[in-house]
Amino acid sequence: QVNGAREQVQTCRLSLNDSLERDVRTFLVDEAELHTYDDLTKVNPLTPTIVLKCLQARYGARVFYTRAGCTLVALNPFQPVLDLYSLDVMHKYHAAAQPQDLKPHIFIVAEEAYRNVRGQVEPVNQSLVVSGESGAGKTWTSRCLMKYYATVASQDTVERIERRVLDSNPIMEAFGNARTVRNGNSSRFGKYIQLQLNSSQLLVGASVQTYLLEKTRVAFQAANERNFHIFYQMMKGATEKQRQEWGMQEDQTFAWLPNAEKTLEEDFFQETVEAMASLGIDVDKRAQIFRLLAGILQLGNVRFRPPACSLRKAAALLRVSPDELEERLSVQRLHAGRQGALLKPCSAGECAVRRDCLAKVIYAHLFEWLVTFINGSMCADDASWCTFIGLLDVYGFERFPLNSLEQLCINYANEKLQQHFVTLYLRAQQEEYVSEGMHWSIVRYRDNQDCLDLIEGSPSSIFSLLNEECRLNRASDAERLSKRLQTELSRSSSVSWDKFSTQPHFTVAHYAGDVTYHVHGMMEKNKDPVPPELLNLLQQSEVPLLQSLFAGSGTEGHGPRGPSKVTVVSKFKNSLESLMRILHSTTPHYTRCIKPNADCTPLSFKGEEVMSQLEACGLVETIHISAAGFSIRYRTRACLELLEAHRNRVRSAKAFCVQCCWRRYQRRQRAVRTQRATRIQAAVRAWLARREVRKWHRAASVIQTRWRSWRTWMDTLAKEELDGAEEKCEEEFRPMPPLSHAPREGHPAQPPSVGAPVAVCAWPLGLALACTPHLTLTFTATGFQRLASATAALKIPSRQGEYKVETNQFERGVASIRAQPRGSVKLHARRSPLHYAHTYPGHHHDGVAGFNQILLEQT
Ligand SMILES: Nc1ncnc2c1ncn2[C@@H]1O[C@H](COP(=O)(O)OP(=O)(O)OP(=O)(O)O)[C@@H](O)[C@H]1O
Repeated sequence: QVNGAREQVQTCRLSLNDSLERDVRTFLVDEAELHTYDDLTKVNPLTPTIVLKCLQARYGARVFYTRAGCTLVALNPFQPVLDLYSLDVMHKYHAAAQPQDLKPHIFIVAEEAYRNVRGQVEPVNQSLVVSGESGAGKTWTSRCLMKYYATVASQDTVERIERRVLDSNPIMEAFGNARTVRNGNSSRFGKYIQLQLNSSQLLVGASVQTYLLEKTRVAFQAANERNFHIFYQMMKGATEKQRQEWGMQEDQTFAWLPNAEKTLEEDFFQETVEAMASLGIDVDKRAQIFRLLAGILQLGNVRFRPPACSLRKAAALLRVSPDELEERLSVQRLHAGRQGALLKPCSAGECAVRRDCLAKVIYAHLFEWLVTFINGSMCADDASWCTFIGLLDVYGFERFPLNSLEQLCINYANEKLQQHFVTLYLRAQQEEYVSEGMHWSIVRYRDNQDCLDLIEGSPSSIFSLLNEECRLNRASDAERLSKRLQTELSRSSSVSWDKFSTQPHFTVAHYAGDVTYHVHGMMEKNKDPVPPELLNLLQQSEVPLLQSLFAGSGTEGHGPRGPSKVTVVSKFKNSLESLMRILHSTTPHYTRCIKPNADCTPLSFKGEEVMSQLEACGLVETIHISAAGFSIRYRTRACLELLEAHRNRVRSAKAFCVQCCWRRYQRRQRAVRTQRATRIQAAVRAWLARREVRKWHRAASVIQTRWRSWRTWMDTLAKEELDGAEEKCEEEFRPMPPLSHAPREGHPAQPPSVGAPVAVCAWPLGLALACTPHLTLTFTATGFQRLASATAALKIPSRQGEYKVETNQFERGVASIRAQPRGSVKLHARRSPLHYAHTYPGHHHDGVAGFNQILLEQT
């Protein structure tokens, strides 16, 4: 029994252990499933090793994006990945109701920023900060982001601004990127691109701000590195005609074009030329640009004592006098007060420095001109855009065997960005947790404030001491500067010196690792002096572009009395500070690009190298802080989403209400306007009608008056004519025999028996009929009045020309009345109306009223 009980207890214990192990396993991540973790805040335990393993597992499974709290981690595949950035994928992320629910991708960051601009009550500008070391994939990522916005925020305009924005990339990369030992297409300048959106969220323009081009590369390339891509593009892509123009034979070698034998995919001249054309740089300008670049290459081949033919070629390309060029490169002009200028011949070394300086200043000015041109071509006017999304792509953290001022500036820029991230996220988040009353033990993270103080602080810092030394009017001395740095900065924990090194140097403990800088040449680079006589020579060039690049240069910055007081680091510090101000005023979105191996080999993951990058950027701390705030953020997010939904409902209801009111108001306004218009129309019409009626009234009364006076006058005339007519009639008119038969139609009328034809003056038709029984009467009625009288008397309508009218004279024997031209009227009678002959005109109402008052005259 005891044994049985023991066995039972044992079995019980085993099953308990099993379930505990299962629970622990469930709690901890299953390493076989590590690649499925989309968000690093969910891995457990949250250690650097597990984070690294997770990233490695995902990289092995060809998954290159992973969420890490507020940051997106992008692993560089170093090879194109099919369908990772296609248009379909872009549309999928853009159309998703909740893009966060989709697989992590750079397009989620892009979409979030895009929705943030739109979703805010007050639009807030957004910034996409892409960081990582050189070759980690920042430029690639920025290009993807620009393509994304050019696709989803595009508008169908003829101008196609997106095309211009995208075309600015190949130009900037050709002139500003170069192959370094760490990256085949390394950006040698920083850039911040603002994509300008209008109120409908459409891309209407863009502007680009550049930071510190590494112009020393024009005249100096470290071992295994190359000059800027554009020179190689010209070398490899020029036509025979262009080669002749540029004095560049196919097999020619240039001192400033090392490692030209290997062709990179960036060496695509035609693409750069097409992009330049698309941005509006015309053939002539392009020819001038390439001419200057060819001139720079020839300058690189110039050797002194005796001067090589390259000098003549360079002078011909830059269109300056070869003798002048030689003289200015080999003789220094010193200003010696009242004595004027002193001429000092230079050593071969000094000549080479002056030559390099000339090439660098031409290239730097040309680059600035290009950036200004690109901005002019794609920047929208202020009124047409209201928000922007900024893309920051600065050169990544750099550590070479020999580091100088350029690396100090580049790493300083990276420190600034890291600080922006630290203050804005790590510090701010923790402060928020504490203020929210969360039980929170502060996560220690690497604050780089001390390093920044060392570089840029005041009163003493590397920059301030460097500037001080440059401003003192004495020869540059690296040893002295190095000693000053040691004395004045030794209390900083971020700087150290190697006691055994013979070179003047200092080592800075950057957030991403220690970097040793060599002091030699730093002061010269910081002063960046350009001899005024060289500037003067360039101003005399016959290449219009070159002349315009240096118009007014001698007065500003490079005075005849010595180098400019505005040093390179001061300018760089100022421009970075203004960038930081912009970043602080926007909502940031961070993307950390990780370089899986230093050799840029596709799909190779080197744990140690990745780990050092994770540590440097404080990714594990970020995940830790984000994971702790996850529940809060999750709840907060849900609660926001709720509020947002509520806000949307309320806004829709209010919008509906406003729309109703507005429509009602518009309807009323329309009705009032219609009513007023109708009234005005009615009044006008009434007025017009009254005026017309009045006119008619006046015309009618004139007609009446005239008619009456005419009638009266006619009566008077008739009376006068009738006076004595009765007696005359009695004497002269005898009764006529009746007509035997009436003339038939178509037969000529019979001549009247008595006195026919009868000419009738005026209107005595009745009497004419009476006295011409057998009849053709010719009625002479001249003038309108008489003709009208006749026709009125006969009750026929007056017409012009000839007409034949049946009249009510029919029963009197008048077969027809024919009016002849020239006022005569012919009457055909069927029978003689003889009974009229015995009758004096009297008051008959037989249809020809008034005839009885007519005087008949027989001729
Ligand atoms: N997502 C990606 N897919 C395919 N290849 C990539 C990707 N990201 C980067 N690459 C490759 O890695 C190379 C280096 O990337 P990129 O030039 O963007 O680095 P970077 O961080 O901008 O470097 P730098 O700071 O030196 O300018 C690119 O030329 C490209 O070949």
